Amino acid sequence: MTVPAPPPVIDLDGVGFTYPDGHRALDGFTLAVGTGESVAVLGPNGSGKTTFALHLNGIHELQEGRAAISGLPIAHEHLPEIRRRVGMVFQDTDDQLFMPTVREDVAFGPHNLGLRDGELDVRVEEALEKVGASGLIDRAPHHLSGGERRRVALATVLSMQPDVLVLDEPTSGLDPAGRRELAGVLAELPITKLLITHDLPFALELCDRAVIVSGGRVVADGSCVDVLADEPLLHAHRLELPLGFDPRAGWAARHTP
Ligand SMILES: Nc1ncnc2c1ncn2[C@@H]1O[C@H](COP(=O)(O)OP(=O)(O)OP(=O)(O)O)[C@@H](O)[C@H]1O
Repeated sequence: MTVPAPPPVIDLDGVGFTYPDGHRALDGFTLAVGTGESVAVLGPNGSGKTTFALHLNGIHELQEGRAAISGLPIAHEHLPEIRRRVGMVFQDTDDQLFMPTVREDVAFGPHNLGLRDGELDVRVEEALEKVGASGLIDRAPHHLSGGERRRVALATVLSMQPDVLVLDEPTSGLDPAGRRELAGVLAELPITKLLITHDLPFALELCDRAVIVSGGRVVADGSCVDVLADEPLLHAHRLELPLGFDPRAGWAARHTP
């Protein structure tokens, strides 16, 4: 007897979405992401990437098509479980950090899930350790640097033990060292990742697969190297690699000064 394959972690099929002002932002958006994949979601401004991401934890209600997380339909009655499964790391860390201390911010989600005392402490400590921020546990989030805040925001999500991590422009505002540190932290996390970004070298560093979103749908899907090496494709979708950057060169070559 063969064991059936698990459902994709993310499974969207023919999703359409129109904002109340009549603006059509998604139109036949279809994407399936399997367990453990790291997928870069690329595309020009206004192509629908954030609108898509906001469907994944039910912030935008499904209007057309089908959407599920690990087989569970993204629907009103499942939202608490969907929000546990999908960890969203927003571009603006102010959306995520609002408690007086890092410890309380990271504990907020699991406390709402009912964890208490020693179990809660362990969950918080483990999440901070994963992002290399154990030393920040008693600090005030609003006193941290941009890179530190980004890592703590990631810990607030990891403390919920999600099935998938969705990162919207995680490198915005980070200096090269902060960007490098974040790449190191994310690369070590054995979890399905969706990375929405305009930072193509960062996408290449972290993702095996890349999709291009244009006009509210996925128009290209392939290995990250192949997508980024296709100059006409990038050009057609207003995507640019830094001058002299060769996606086909090995990691070591890209990192040699
Ligand atoms: N609240 C809203 N009301 C009306 N239209 C909106 C709203 N939010 C986004 N849009 C429109 O929907 C389209 C998709 O926007 P979205 O933010 O999803 O794009 P994006 O690919 O994430 O862009 P960017 O790369 O600039 O972040 C755009 O044309 C945008 O103007």
